Amino acid sequence: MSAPVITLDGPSASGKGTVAAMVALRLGFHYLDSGSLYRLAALYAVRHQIPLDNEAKLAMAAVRLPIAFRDGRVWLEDIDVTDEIRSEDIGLCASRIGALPALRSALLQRQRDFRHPPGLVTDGRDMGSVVFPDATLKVFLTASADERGRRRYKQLIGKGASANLQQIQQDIADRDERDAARPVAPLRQEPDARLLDTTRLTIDAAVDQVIEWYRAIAPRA
Ligand SMILES: Nc1ncnc2c1ncn2[C@@H]1O[C@H](COP(=O)(O)OP(=O)(O)O)[C@@H](O)[C@H]1O
Ligand SMILES: Nc1ccn([C@H]2C[C@H](O)[C@@H](COP(=O)(O)OP(=O)(O)O)O2)c(=O)n1
Repeated sequence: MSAPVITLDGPSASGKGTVAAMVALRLGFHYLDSGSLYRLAALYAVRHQIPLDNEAKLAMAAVRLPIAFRDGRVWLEDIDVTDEIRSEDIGLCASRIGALPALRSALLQRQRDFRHPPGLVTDGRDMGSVVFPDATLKVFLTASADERGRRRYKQLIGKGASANLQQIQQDIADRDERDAARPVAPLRQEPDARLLDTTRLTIDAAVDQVIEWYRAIAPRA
């Protein structure tokens, strides 16, 4: 039997990555931040001047993207790009190339390869709908657009980056709109995903809720 999978999909800055990583830690599961793969592919394209609409070339590059995840850091072509891939610019580029079906297909197996015992927690846009349709628990994690803008603003300021709240809210809105409007693997709550609105929830409360749902399905976890 395949290892269990918990998927957290949802819009930008809803807390998916934070909650997913903490759930993985509490359960002793592996963790995959699928957005980082799209961000890495986007950064690779920028660095190698591959136009963001050259689907065939981007897909070819994505199949053998020279990346590594080590000690909580992310590497592209042996360069530590952990902070670089988090910029709003790269997020926007990731969203643009994420609309290309061939690029998505190229990343599909790479994502599935993260499924190992004792289990996997993963976050993104289509983890429950496309990548792991047989996931044990599927969550759609969201928060109000204002709250998400404030969270991303605080996160960037906390890292020492310069940020403008209004600009960030606009970028997030644009990105969500593009991610939701694309014909392939759009961002949306699927009927089999449970809704978790964290607008007024602490991070710990959100983590507790996911674990409670999971334990109700897998009591021995
Ligand atoms: N429930 C919450 N309450 C307050 N802040 C949160 C909550 N969940 C996440 N955050 C914060 O919001 C920011 C964005 O979270 P992140 O996990 O990066 O979101 P996503 O992966 O959905 O883009 C982080 O700084 C995180 O600490
Ligand atoms: N499973 C995924 C994950 C990310 N993407 C695309 C669409 C997103 O706007 C970008 C960046 O994703 P990421 O999860 O890192 O972004 P946020 O942290 O939620 O702001 O990549 C995707 O299309 N499918």
